[in-house]
Amino acid sequence: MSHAAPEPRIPRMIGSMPVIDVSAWLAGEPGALERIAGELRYACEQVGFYFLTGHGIPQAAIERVMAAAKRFHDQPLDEKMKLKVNQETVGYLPMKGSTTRTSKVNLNTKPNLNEAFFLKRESEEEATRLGRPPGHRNQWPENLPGFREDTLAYMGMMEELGRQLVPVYARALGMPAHHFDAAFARPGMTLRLSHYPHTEVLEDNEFGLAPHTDGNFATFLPPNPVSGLAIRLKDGGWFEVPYMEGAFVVNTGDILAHWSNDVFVSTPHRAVNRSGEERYAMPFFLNANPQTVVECLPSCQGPDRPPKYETMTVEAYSAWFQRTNYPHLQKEKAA
Ligand SMILES: O=C(O)CCC(=O)C(=O)O
Ligand SMILES: [Fe+2]
Repeated sequence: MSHAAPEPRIPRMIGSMPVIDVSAWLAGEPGALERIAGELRYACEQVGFYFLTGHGIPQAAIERVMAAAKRFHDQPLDEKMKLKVNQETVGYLPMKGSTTRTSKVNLNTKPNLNEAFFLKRESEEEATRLGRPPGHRNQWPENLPGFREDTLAYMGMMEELGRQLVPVYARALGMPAHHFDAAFARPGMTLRLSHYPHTEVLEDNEFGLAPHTDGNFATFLPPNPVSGLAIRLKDGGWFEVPYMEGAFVVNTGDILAHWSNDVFVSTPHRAVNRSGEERYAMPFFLNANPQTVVECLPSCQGPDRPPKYETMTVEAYSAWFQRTNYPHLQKEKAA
């Protein structure tokens, strides 16, 4: 069988955002993989962002995690500080706790106006590796019943969805459908529960989250009724992402861009909250397993397109990315 890349297909568009319905692929319909891979190719080459529909994640599960984010951030600061972000960037990152210095499109000098709580894969193995009691890879709030169950259930569903979509990415890049499967058998994953207070007045070069690209493979943002996200299009203009009921906003991160030699673009984006309401966002960052070696795919290089990026592990890239953006990692390094 030939593994040529499918022809790019223009999907339905909402403004600058492609809409990709994956239900036929998830249901195993014949022909769905090639058709959807063609649409994904268009979306990832031209925009780097798309609306994902037909994903099968129940709205109720999303709402439970949204409620968990609100309940977490509604706690008093000293309660949240008990779970202060650690060397693995798991836990609570206070307001102005990060400055986005990896950005290629903006010289970000001011810390971000959001606070966030980070969770990663919970497993006995991870806890043992880190010398913690069973079930304590994450830092869990004490007084929020259901928080742990709801966030872990959601991460489990998102991990499964991510794994199901990886073959579509492989085909969209002209590789065999199962090319990435081993790297995602036990994927890296981070759930970020962010709170952006309403900010009427911003200083010059100040943001809720400054222009940046994501450092992982692909990011899944559940539908957010409170606007604030904007993406930087190829022509340099900023496009405010509208709300689409039931649709995730999905974007390419740097790891996928490196793998694909920038055939798939890791599009810069930023967030500000001028909605008049509190804003919460819950990106799920899917990544390949940390040990994966990311080397330019054969389908994305040629005599006129030599590999642009150094071959490196996911772990090495993530370590650089996080160290550059999070002062809590720089301080401990210096100590
Ligand atoms: O707040 C949003 O909608 C986007 C968040 C984001 O881009 C991120 O956390 O990397
Ligand atoms: Fe992002």
